Amino acid sequence: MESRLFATEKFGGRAVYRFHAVTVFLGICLVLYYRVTHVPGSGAGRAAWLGMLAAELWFAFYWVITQSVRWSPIRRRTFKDRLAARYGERLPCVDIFVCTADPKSEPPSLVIATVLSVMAYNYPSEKLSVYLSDDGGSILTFYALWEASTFAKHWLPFCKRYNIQPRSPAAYFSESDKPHDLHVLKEWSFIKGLYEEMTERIDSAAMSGEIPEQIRVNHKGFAEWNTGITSKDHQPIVQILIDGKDKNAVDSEANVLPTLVYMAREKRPQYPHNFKAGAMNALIRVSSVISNSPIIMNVDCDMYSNNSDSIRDALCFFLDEANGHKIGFVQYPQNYNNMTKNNIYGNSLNVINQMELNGIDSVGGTLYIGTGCFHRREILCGRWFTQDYKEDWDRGTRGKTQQCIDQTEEEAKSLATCTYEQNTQWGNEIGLKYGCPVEDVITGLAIHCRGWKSVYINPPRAAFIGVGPTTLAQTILQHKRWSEGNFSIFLSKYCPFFFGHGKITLRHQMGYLIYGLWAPNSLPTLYYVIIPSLGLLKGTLLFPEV
Ligand SMILES: O=c1ccn([C@@H]2O[C@H](COP(=O)(O)OP(=O)(O)O[C@H]3O[C@H](CO)[C@@H](O)[C@H](O)[C@H]3O)[C@@H](O)[C@H]2O)c(=O)[nH]1
Ligand SMILES: [Mn+2]
Repeated sequence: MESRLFATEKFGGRAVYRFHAVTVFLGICLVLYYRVTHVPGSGAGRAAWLGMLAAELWFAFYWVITQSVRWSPIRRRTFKDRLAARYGERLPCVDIFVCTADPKSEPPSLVIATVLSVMAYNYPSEKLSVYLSDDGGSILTFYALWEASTFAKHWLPFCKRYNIQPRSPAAYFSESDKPHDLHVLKEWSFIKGLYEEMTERIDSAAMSGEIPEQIRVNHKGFAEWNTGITSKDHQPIVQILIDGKDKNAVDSEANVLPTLVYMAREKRPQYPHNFKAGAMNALIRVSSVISNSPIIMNVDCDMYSNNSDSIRDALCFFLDEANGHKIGFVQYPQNYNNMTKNNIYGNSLNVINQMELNGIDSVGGTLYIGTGCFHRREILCGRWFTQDYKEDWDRGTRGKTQQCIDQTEEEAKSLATCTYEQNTQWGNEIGLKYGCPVEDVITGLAIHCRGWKSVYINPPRAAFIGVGPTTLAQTILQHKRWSEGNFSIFLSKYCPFFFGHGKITLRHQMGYLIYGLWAPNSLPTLYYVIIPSLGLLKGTLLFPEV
């Protein structure tokens, strides 16, 4: 009985699209033909004309590149019922990494809403471990997480009993209507009350910037901040707030809770911290001595889980008997909830999310876009693909020699120091790559070049919802970072054409190039919008008269 865990479907209307593309191609040829055969005689008009020709050649080239992914987009569908039938609850352990960097721009109360949403996945709690990396090294964030560890005892059973969506309490209470059933309403109001009180305490602590002494005595972790540390200069901090292996760590209905860990890697002014990539690499190591799960998922702190089945969806790929062993990572799109339908800067990324990522999936694998992504731990640690590779799915379930929690924390801290990576391959061959503003894309490219495939999944109910840029200033900053980052990959030794040569297909290289050449694309665009208008003023015509 052959039954695959996922299916791959072609987009409908391919033939129509291809016909359209052919007509566009003919149009491009005609434009270029006209340009070449109508070059004006010497004079001012000639230079402008040749410039137009150069711009049009570039646009033609760029258009051809985009066809690599637009030609054959695909959609992936998963069969979670088959996964359930085949594996039941015998599923692999999963580690979830949440990254935050600054309690001012990323308020702790929102960070923990994300944390709670991923703790509440429809997945066996004893197999889940959630790690929060705090690059702000802030007692406020730690305090918020401690509050979350307590609130989770009520939130998780509530989510599971009523099977609610989404499971970020902030998002849920802001969009859900009061339940009608009186009994449910009572519980709903109780949880809502707890949540609001907690958020108030966290927000007022964030306002005052201090944690009252009567709270500090509740957990030994607060003592880490006794010595007046700053966000840029502090010792490594690892605090296991909930130890999933502890039989007493249970929710209000005596179910086990997911493991919950706070980490602030060591920061010293004289050592580069490598931003998010540095945080992710520290998380990979710290988690290896605590849960060491074979699958790692990571999200930005402003992206809550909106779909409680995302882990199971992702596992349908990894656990598929026929093709799962080739898949290195599973990428979900970045969706935002703060966009208007006609966002003038196109920040809802519709073309990327609904077309390009589907297209590049069909030619070797979607890019790693930094958040909402499931990886095999082994591939993040530099492993090459081999046909006979067998994943160790039991990894992380065999409890280590019953080490006490303090010992584990000490061991984990020693892996999160500034000096740990010196003279190692971390940031290069191992872990996420350093030195690039889009650490995610370059890391994904390296993974593809090591022989792995990746898949893109965009389920009807969005898996993750975050906060995207909306103003012009934010948009420019975001585009600058992405276009500059991808262009610097193009100019580096990781240029998809050279680095990927012989390792990934030509069409896959072209897919990467769409983003690599996004920045230089601006120059011919500027030329094309400015010069013809100036020409009009001077009476130089650059387009045929109608
Ligand atoms: O030193 C740092 C800097 C950032 N972050 C975290 O990294 C994430 C992304 O940073 P952000 O400033 O929000 O950058 P964006 O431009 O919004 O990020 C987008 O682009 C990045 C680069 O492509 C990807 O890594 C992100 O996942 C993607 O959301 C956030 O959770 C931050 O808290 C850290 O942990 N440490
Ligand atoms: Mn962001």
